Amino acid sequence: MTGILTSAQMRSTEAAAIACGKCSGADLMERAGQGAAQAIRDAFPVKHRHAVILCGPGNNGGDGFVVARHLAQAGWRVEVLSLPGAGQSGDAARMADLWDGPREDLARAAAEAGARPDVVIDALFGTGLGRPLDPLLADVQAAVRARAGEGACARVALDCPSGLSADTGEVVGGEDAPVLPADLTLSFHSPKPGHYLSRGPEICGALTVVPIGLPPEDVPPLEAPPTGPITRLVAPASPPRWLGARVAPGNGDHKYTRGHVLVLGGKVAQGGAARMAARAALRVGAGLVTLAVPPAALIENAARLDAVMLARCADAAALTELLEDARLSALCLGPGLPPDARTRDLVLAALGAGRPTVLDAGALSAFADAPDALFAALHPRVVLTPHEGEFARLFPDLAEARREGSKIDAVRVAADRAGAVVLLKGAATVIAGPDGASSLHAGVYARAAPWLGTAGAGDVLSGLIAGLIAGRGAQDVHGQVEVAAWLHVETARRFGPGLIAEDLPDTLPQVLRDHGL
Ligand SMILES: NC(=O)C1=CN([C@@H]2O[C@H](COP(=O)(O)OP(=O)(O)OC[C@H]3O[C@@H](n4cnc5c(N)ncnc54)[C@H](OP(=O)(O)O)[C@@H]3O)[C@@H](O)[C@H]2O)[C@@H](O)CC1
Ligand SMILES: [K+]
Repeated sequence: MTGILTSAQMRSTEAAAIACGKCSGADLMERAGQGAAQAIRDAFPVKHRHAVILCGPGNNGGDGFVVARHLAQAGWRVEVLSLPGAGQSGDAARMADLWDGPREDLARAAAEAGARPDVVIDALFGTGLGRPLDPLLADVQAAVRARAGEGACARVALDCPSGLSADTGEVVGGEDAPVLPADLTLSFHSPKPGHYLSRGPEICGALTVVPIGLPPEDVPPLEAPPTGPITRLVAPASPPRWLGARVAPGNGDHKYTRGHVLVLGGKVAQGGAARMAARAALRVGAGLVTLAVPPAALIENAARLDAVMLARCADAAALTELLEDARLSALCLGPGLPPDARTRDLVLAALGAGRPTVLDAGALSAFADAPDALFAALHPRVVLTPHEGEFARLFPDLAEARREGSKIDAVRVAADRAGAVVLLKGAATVIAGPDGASSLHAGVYARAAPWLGTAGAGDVLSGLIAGLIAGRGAQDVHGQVEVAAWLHVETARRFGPGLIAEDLPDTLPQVLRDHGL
């Protein structure tokens, strides 16, 4: 698993490597520019290409000058256009001095007609963008693109497209502020949150990580990093081993060691969501799954279930009685439950049992008026799986603050406040635990799964999580939630066009087999 570094974490990683004498800032810049030039040559493999490189005043601009030198050495025709009035300093100035090819003032050159480049490289601003892009810059970019011919040249961004916040994935200064979208973004050392969150994927185009010889991202560079914990990217290098350890039953396992999940079902004619969650829990590996429904819904569910068992549960007292069976090892409440007083009582009774529990949908919205009553009852083996609307109901202040901070920041604070694991759904799904750990599953770029935007997909995710935390998985709830998020997207991608939620549990065995289980 790799880490995703914020701008501040990237700076401290760089500073730590320089401080311990492993390399100099200029070494890092050289490796960044050289690696980017190679990645550009790999992406556009025809000989003697023509690149226009827009260089800004900071180290991102410095990288641009290194790219210029390496592309020129590889036989490319290269023009550097630098920002009006920008005089580089430090390492960037050294790299600018080493560039002995054509260099013009960006504003003047953009206004003049010239040969059409194949690639425009944005080295204006990276992780140091501190305020909205000057509107004049957007005009300059428009002029460069007019010269290049709309859509006829490829746009490559170094580290981060200028105007995009590398930390939040928002355009710095708001929706209407200027930003320079790219077709390919080359991120140095590690991905940054902004490449995955919010508008990041749309503005970055595609993402390639260019190593620059720094230590692995998941090893914090300082003993007590001043920049907070590093967010893990749920992108297993070896899915078979990772999945095998977390999903496959052991030789000595039987149905009870694999866990018994209790799913609370909805009223008559509202049982589909809970049935899908139950089926997902069983498919992903729970040894037994019982659906507990109001008495009036027994007949409907009996007619629809086989491997999933059925129990009667009129109210919270009945649930407490069911939970006297200590072999019920995990619970799932929410899919198909209305956000009402009965649901609130069921949730509080479930939480009182202290077992691994997933709360979703109605089980979350039932506490919209009294989130503190929910938080007071939660414990670290509870997983909340809100979508954005449910998150805003439970954490209205955090949803509001998202305008400044990132989705990761918001979910971290939410998990700390709730004292539980929180998974906030979306194309970029963020998971945070009460211990401060956070991870991001990015269903974007090559792992985009647009088919998941379908009724009931969230109910299936709840069931997957419940099934994965019911047995041995209870020892690492956060890790099992990561597996569930990954399998959810992987299964949607495996099924592809026409996916409906029922297909997810039934496609899961193929995904597990594909990965060697
Ligand atoms: N860290 C690492 O490990 C490595 C980092 N590397 C590279 O360094 C990049 C980060 O460099 P960086 O910190 O110099 O920031 P960068 O993005 O070039 O911009 C800063 C300059 O822009 C200015 N400025 C800011 N906003 C502005 C605005 N709206 N409009 C106008 N000006 C504005 C700001 O001026 P000031 O705010 O001080 O007025 C300052 O002069 C990183 O993305 C990567 O490419 C690699 O070389 C290798 C290893
Ligand atoms: K850039």
